[in-house]
Amino acid sequence: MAPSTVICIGMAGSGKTTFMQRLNSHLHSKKTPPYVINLDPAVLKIPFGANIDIRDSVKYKQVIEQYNLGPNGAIVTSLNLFSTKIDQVIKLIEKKGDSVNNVIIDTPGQIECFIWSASGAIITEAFASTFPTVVAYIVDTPRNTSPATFMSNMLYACSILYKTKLPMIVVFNKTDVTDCQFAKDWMSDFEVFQQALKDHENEDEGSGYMNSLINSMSLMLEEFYSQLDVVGVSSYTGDGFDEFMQAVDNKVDEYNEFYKAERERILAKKAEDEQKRKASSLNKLMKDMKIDGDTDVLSDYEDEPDENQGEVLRDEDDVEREYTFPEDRNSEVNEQTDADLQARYQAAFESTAKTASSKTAESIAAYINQSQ
Ligand SMILES: Nc1nc2c(ncn2[C@@H]2O[C@H](COP(=O)(O)OP(=O)(O)OP(=O)(O)O)[C@@H](O)[C@H]2O)c(=O)[nH]1
Repeated sequence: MAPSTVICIGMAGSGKTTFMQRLNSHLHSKKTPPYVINLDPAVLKIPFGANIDIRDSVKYKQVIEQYNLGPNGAIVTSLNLFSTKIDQVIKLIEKKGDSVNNVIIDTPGQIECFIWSASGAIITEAFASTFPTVVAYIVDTPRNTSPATFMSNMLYACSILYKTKLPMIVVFNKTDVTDCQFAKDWMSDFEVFQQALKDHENEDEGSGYMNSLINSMSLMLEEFYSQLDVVGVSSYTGDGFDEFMQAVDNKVDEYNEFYKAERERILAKKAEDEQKRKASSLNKLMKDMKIDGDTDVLSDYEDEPDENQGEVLRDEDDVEREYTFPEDRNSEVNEQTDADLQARYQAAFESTAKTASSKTAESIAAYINQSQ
């Protein structure tokens, strides 16, 4: 059975790393140790043993110096460098077979560096197309007790769901400090949230316009909430982690039932678009090279198969080599004047160039056609 993958995403300071540490020890205590991956290149220390750590292959400080980058640019560049190795990472996990049930991944606190970067998408896609993958969106509960802050955070979560197209669990962390029941109520009952908005009106100093905007958005979010599993945990005390793993199981079922088919549809569509794009650029290429559209280059190619399959032919051992020595050549041409020689050379060059270019065009087109 393929291991489920949990990608932990959350704002800086929401407690992702501490959550990962607790989840790791929770799974160890259940005798199902996870495969742990750290994708935060800028973290100084991680309080858990990582099986794969981006910092082993990419040195964040060197990236800053070498490419003359700021902190966020260096995170994106480090992820870019790491993403070139993602196939190896996936193979390593696949090799583990049934000995691993869960893969857990920590990501940089600068969410946009991961979610809105090409490499973040490549890494996420690599996992999601190989294993059932779930996003755990970590929220700092005590810092989200105001309705406006809460709503901003949920809109962010919504955009992540939209971008990753993966099942999501919203994890209200730090419940040892603030119980997350208020958030669950806001998410399950629109009127309770409206009431909270009114109560906080003065506190948030919201304008009439802002409140009416928040009102409309909260209606939209109702639909978003219906897609989510919501869990409260304390990474300090370990509260709520059984419930979290239960939510992961639910989401894995959901992934297998709906998201997998949707992903496969998207991938098939991408492959089809790519095929069309290649065909149209091939047409363009052929037009540019002035090859007749009706020329069936591929069948020309097939008619004359390369029996040697691209292998470089070597002379048989007993074949005698024939050389044309400079003296012989000189004897053939020494009656020619320099000007005459130049003219013949020019003519020969032009005729070869002509045949070469149309032949080359055909073989390039045939090659592209074949590789499609
Ligand atoms: N009380 C309490 N504090 C927590 C909990 N989880 C994390 N913290 C604290 O929250 C702060 C941030 O935690 P981190 O785990 O470093 O957060 P992070 O999201 O990984 O931070 P970045 O790496 O900067 O993105 C630390 O001071 C933690 O000790 C929790 O469950 N309860």
